[in-house]
Amino acid sequence: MLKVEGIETFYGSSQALFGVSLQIGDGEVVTLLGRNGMGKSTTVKSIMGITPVSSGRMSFNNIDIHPLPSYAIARLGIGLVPEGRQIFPNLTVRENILVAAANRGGRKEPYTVEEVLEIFPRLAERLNHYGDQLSGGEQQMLAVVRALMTNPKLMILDEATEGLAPLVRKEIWHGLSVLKGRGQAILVIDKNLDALMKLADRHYIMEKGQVVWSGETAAIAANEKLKARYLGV
Ligand SMILES: Nc1ncnc2c1ncn2[C@@H]1O[C@H](COP(=O)(O)OP(=O)(O)OP(=O)(O)O)[C@@H](O)[C@H]1O
Repeated sequence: MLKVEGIETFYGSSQALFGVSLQIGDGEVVTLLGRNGMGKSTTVKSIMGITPVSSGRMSFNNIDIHPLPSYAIARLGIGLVPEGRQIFPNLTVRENILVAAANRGGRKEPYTVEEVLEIFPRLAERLNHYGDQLSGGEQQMLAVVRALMTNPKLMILDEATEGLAPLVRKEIWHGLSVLKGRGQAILVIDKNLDALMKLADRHYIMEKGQVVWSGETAAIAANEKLKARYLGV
C-alpha cells in the first residue's frame, strides 16, 4: 500500500532524514518508534508532502506520491491526525465531523456520523458543543474522527494521545483497535509503548534520521537491550 524508499529530507541545509525506507501493507498497523528528535514526525511530514523530500521514492497503491502536493496525497486516501488538534473551534462537533466527510478511500459504504460515534462514543454526548468547548482529549478524539470521516485507506496518527488523561487515551486506543479489527491500515507514532505493543503488527525504530531496526511486536517485547538503547524504556 505505502512504499517509502530511501528518502532524504532537509530543513534548510540541515539534513533530518538519511535514506528512510518503510512499507505498510493493507490492513497493517505499523509504528514509528524512537526518542525525541529522531525523525519520526519528519518522516510523516515527508510522506504527506508537507516537508519536501530531496531524494528517494514514495508510492501509495503504486501511484508515485513524490513530489505531489499534500492535498493530492490526502485525496489518494491518506488521512493524517497531526500533532496538535486541528479542529474548527467555532463549529459544533457534528459540523466538525460533517465538513470532513469525503470518500477518499472509495469505500462501498462510507462512514456515517452514527458509525464513527459508535467507535468514539464520548463525542456522541457532545455533538452540539462547539469545538472550543471540548476538553483537550475530546478535541483530539474529534481530530481522529475527522480523519476517519475521509474514509482513508491509510490513517496516520502523529502523537495523537500526547498529553491526554489516561482515560481518554484508553478510549482512543480502544477506538483504534476497533478500526484495526475492521481492516483499517494505520501508521502510528506515540510514546505509549505498552499500548502500541498491543495494537501494532510491526514497528520501525528510528535514530538520527535513519531506520535502525524493524520487526514484529514479539521481537521488541523480547528484546530488553533494544528497548533500553533506542526507546529509553
Ligand atoms: N521545522 C523544522 N526546522 C528545522 N529543523 C527541524 C524542524 N522540525 C524538525 N527539525 C529537526 O529535525 C530532526 C527530526 O525531528 P522530528 O520532529 O522529525 O523528530 P521526532 O522523532 O518526530 O521527534 P519528536 O517526538 O520530538 O517530535 C530534529 O533534529 C529536529 O530538530
